[in-house]
Amino acid sequence: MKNQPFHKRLGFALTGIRYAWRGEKSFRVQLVAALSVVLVLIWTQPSMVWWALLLICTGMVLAAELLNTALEAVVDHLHPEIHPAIGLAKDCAAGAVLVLSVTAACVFIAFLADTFLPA
Ligand SMILES: Nc1ncnc2c1ncn2[C@@H]1O[C@H](COP(=O)(O)OP(=O)(O)OP(=O)(O)O)[C@@H](O)[C@H]1O
Repeated sequence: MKNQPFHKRLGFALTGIRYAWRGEKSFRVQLVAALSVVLVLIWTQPSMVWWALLLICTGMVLAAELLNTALEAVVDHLHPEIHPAIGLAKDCAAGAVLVLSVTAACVFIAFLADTFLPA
């Protein structure tokens, strides 16, 4: 399965994104939030630095949620029973998503202040 052609690897990646979209409510919420951020960027036309900062933040949140989903799928398959180590692994992955989400929210607030508050 290694070194498949690009279009096949792209298909695998899109399958993962579809899986997260269907199975994870958090991912759906984060994707809608990311699209809303893009609409706000198109509306306000800020400097390229704000485009870069906000797109990096939203991309990081979505990527972290996909990794969280991947981890959950693996551990639930390998160890379906309750175990403290499984709970801890899931909590840490969820914590990573939370850290990036709070960071993204702070950057968005800074962007709103910079754009709409008088200098
Ligand atoms: N097998 C397990 N053993 C011990 N604790 C578990 C186990 N599965 C889940 N938990 C605990 O329940 C929490 C929620 O796990 P669950 O798999 O339902 O994730 P989720 O609600 O889909 O989270 P997310 O929104 O991050 O995807 C975990 O963070 C963990 O604390």
